Amino acid sequence: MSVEEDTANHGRLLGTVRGPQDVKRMSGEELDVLAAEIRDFLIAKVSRTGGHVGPNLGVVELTLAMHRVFDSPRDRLLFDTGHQAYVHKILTGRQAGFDKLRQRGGLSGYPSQAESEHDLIENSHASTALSYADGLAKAYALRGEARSVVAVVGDGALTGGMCWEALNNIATAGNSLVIVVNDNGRSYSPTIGGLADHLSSLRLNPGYEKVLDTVKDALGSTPLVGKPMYEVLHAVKKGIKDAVAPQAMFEDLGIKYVGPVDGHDVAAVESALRAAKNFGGPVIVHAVTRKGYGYRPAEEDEADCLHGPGSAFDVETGALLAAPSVKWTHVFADELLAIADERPDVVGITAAMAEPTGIAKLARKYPERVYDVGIAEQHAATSAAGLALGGLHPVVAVYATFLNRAFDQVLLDVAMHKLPVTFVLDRAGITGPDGPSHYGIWDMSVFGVVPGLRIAAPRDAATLREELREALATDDGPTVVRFPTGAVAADLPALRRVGPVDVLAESARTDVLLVAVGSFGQLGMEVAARVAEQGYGVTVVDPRWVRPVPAELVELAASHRLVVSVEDGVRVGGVGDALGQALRDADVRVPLKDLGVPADWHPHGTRAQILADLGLTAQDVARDVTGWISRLDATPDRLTPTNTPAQN
Ligand SMILES: Cc1ncc(C[n+]2csc(CCOP(=O)(O)OP(=O)(O)O)c2C)c(N)n1
Ligand SMILES: CC(=O)[C@@H](O)[C@H](O)COP(=O)(O)O
Ligand SMILES: [Mg+2]
Repeated sequence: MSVEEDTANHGRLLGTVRGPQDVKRMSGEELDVLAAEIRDFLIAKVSRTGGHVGPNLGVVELTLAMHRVFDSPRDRLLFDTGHQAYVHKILTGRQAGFDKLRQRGGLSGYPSQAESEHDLIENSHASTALSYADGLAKAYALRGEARSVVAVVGDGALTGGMCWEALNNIATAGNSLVIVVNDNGRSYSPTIGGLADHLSSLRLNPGYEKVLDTVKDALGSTPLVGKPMYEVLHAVKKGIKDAVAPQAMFEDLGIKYVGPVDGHDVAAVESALRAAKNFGGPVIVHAVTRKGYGYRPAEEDEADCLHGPGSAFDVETGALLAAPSVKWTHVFADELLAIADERPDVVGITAAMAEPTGIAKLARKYPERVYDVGIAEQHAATSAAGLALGGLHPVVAVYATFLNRAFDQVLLDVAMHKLPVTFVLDRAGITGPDGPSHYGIWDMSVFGVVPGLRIAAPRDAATLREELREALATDDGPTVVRFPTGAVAADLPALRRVGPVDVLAESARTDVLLVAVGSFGQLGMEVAARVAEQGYGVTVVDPRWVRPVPAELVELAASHRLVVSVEDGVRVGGVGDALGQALRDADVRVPLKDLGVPADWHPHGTRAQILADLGLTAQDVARDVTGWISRLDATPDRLTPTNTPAQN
């Protein structure tokens, strides 16, 4: 079936859309038909691949209106977080790519400059679009380029601090800039905080616009006496705003507010966008939408409106087709609740992701002991410091990649004060479908340098439970417990424990010490078996607590001919790097080879595919280890340095 035939199957009009110009000339009726066809297309395609179906069903009309009012790519359309850019991709010639959405070599789940000149922001971290927009608008103003800048930001993303830093600057700069607040009242779950309340007060005050229309109608029958009448009307409008509709907050900031407008009414959104486009300064267009709009399983999904099913799902019910497995997240959630039952000082913090991180389980039993701070990881870290200063032991549960933005808070607000805060990093390492800005590969390097902070990398459910308890028993500084996405690894018992280090396998020969970090424990066992077939003996160890590097690793290394480390994190500054430094410091002159993820922007795909591409499979590592140890046999007197040249 050709792309055209396939697309046309989802609707005659959609098959005619090759670019934004094709929707500019459509009538209102055609747009309504096209919107329905786009919804049909999204549900059909994303139900096969998985992806952010809920958010994108909520922005169909919004995106149509944006592409009709503005001229992308001359005008720049920015999407905060970018998970809601599928409709934008459909309208900019990429319908054919949806069969391989979020798959290796296929369409990214986020904007991608490599895919299209219409795309700009590739980072999937929330709350950045307004800062990009501020900078872009300043650049166009300075270069004298008459180009519109439009940023779509969700109500969830708007709870991120960067948005308010940007709004402060946008107001001052006064450049022409359109901020479309896509207000569906939810992040995953209902959006929290004062801002959310403010937005809902605006949503619930459409009366403001109706009162204004009434006044306009009334005055309209009176012959206008020029400017004074306009002044009267404007004063009435101002009075109404201050009295009836509290959006004065934005206007007091110096940013014009337009709305609330029905985000599913293309004509209404177009009208608001045209007004904003021609205003000549920064304007907020407050669009009220519904996440999952037009698709009952999403609209009725109380958890997260089918925010982002990770794989194929049943179109009728929205239920994932893949059999559920016991995930690392579930093990964490259960053990945290068990600990919380025993320890009233343990509290939880989530950054708008209670369900995906497992904190929701604690919240259901102890709602008063869980804080959802919104998409605000920096605040989460320092608020946790406050909780710890108040005598509690907070558990901050976030995806590994999102803690990157709170480095300073972890370093100085938590660690410098030696506070008992535990950061639980889910989705650590290579995740897969969400691509490079979601890869949790930086934490063991970035947070490994924090004085007094200890990082645990459990290898299975048993060690996750154990190391979480050890973390919560640590009261003289911060701790981190990090584990990957997906199904939890099968329990891998230790033969013995040397300090914090678990010995998983050993042999009469001590040719190789293989340091298998975290979930790579099973990989280590498979490598040992393969290398043993070549006649070499491998001791496989799991450090459990990986930063700072346990001294016992250095002692173990001294009795082997070669040390190899393998980790699901960047090599530079990682566990292997740190171990090399420890060996040098102890003058233990045993060659070290450290394997890990090159510090780079790795493409999206499945976790297994990306790890294989990086040579992080049992077969590849076994081949490498055999090569190294046999080369040592050939040149016994040549001591190679304790680390390979950094390859990044
Ligand atoms: C810094 C950061 N933290 C957490 C996330 C995970 N995340 C992805 S989308 C989302 C919810 C976004 O809500 P909103 O901005 O309202 O967009 P909507 O999905 O409602 O369209 C979250 C928390 C993220 N992408 N970035
Ligand atoms: C956009 C975003 O940050 C999240 O929605 C992410 O896509 C979820 O990833 P998981 O599927 O691993 O929960
Ligand atoms: Mg939202």
